[in-house]
Amino acid sequence: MSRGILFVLSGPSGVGKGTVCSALRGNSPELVYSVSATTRSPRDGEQEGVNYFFKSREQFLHMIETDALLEHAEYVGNFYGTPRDFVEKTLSEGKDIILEIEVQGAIKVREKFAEGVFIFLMPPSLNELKQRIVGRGTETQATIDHRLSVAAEEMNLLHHYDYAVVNDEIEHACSRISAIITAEHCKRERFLGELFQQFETASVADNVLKR
Ligand SMILES: Nc1nc2c(ncn2[C@@H]2O[C@H](COP(=O)(O)OP(=O)(O)O)[C@@H](O)[C@H]2O)c(=O)[nH]1
Ligand SMILES: Nc1ncnc2c1ncn2[C@@H]1O[C@H](COP(=O)(O)OP(=O)(O)O)[C@@H](O)[C@H]1O
Repeated sequence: MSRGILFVLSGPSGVGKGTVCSALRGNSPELVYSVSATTRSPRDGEQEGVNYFFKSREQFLHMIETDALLEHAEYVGNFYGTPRDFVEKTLSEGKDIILEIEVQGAIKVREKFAEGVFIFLMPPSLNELKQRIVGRGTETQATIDHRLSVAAEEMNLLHHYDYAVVNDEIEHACSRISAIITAEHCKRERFLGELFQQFETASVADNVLKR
């Protein structure tokens, strides 16, 4: 069985990663979602094991020490990290998985999974990004300012990614991401190698499949 594909959706806070991921669940039910661990306090309505695994600082540090995290990052005063075993297990079962994580963590994942597909979600404008963070109403003024200054730095890291998707309308962003998922599958179709061999164009196939 061939391994699943690792997708990483990243981008500045407030750009709509969570919203787009929720919408994608409807469009792409076969995609598995990684649930992160965090030391951040739960927001109203957030559930343990659904939105995050909520951890104390000590518990989180223990996860780092025991190598239980694929990557972790400190973001605006809290730790966030991706549980390693779940990602490995999902991929080895041939299923695709998507991580919704901030930019530093995504760059660390890229070092370990060069074959992963990295998607940067962009706001239509800086002003719209600000409106979305403020409009969500989950942050204090100081945290909003901090997140906006981090966002400006994060935008400079776009070159680490395979794709940039503008989140103007949620449905448009979702269909662009679905198109990326489909395209990445077409590149890796298992039967292609065999088919090319039948046509005795194996060297051409190698070039296509390596891209
Ligand atoms: N590196 C890393 N970042 C994460 C992880 N989980 C969530 N994040 C990111 O941490 C940032 C803050 O998340 P959160 O406090 O839930 O706020 P929100 O995503 O802006 O609503 C966001 O950019 C998330 O994508 C993770 O496992 N690793
Ligand atoms: N395309 C969009 N158009 C308008 N508002 C959006 C769009 N995408 C997300 N939002 C809103 O922006 C805010 C931040 O979205 P969220 O998914 O929490 O961002 P992130 O997970 O990147 O921090 C939310 O209030 C959400 O409803």
